[in-house]
Amino acid sequence: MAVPSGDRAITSRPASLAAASARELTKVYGSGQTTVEALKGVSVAFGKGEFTAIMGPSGSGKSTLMHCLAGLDTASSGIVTIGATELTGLSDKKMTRLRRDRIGFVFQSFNLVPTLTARENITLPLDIAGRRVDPDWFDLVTDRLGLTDRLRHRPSELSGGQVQRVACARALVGRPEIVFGDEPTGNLDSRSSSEVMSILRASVDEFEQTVVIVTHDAHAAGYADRVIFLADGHIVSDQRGLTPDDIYDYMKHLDDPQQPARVN
Ligand SMILES: Nc1ncnc2c1ncn2[C@@H]1O[C@H](COP(=O)(O)OP(=O)(O)OP(=O)(O)O)[C@@H](O)[C@H]1O
Repeated sequence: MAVPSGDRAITSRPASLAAASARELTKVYGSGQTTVEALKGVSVAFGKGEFTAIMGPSGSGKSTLMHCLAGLDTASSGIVTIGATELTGLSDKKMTRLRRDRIGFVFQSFNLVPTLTARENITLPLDIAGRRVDPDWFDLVTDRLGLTDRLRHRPSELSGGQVQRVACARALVGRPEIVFGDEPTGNLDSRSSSEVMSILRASVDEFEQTVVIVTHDAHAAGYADRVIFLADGHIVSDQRGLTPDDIYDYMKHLDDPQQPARVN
């Protein structure tokens, strides 16, 4: 398995090419004494065909940012776009259609359906949407994910890594504009975790997919082109070409500012 290297630095892309963006995003939970400001004015754009990892200490706002970007939660203020579509003000029906047709999800909480085979789970979102499954693309994705001989199995007959690969295939098979992953390697051992990250990497390199993940894992984040660090509801660092060691150091620095950071 290739070890991620830090030599994938690429230059910024024009905002007009953004697959998704947030502008001055704020999110406030609760009211009165229990108010929590989870996002305090976050602005960021994700270039098409780019792989971004969002990192930061627990409670820094990572999941909130991803959920707002993916139309799973609404921001308190600010603007979110997917492609040219502004999410603010979309009706529930339009939002559901946008999530279904234009976004792929690799979320721990979005489990596979236990009674369906791997194949049926992978095509389920397209089947629900009444969209045709492109057989060549299905074969390519499942072959690349090493699932060809597992397609008749039900989730209970698959390993944790295979389940997560099925979740990746399900996210990729509809060729969404953007794939969001919330801790896509969360419960996996290091081998399965590397497999899933290589696949997301390959989907960017080979299929020009745009991928944004939230992760606590510096090794996983080392597969990304770009790493965004959040702390206390703000973006505190946005860098390309980091190695897992750079990322690990910076995470230590965020947890304890006395620790020097090799990158800033
Ligand atoms: N539904 C909610 N109601 C109230 N507060 C919330 C809610 N969801 C998140 N928060 C608070 O918002 C802040 C940001 O939470 P968020 O889950 O985005 O952080 P995170 O960086 O993803 O954390 P973790 O790494 O632990 O998953 C935290 O203080 C959290 O307690």
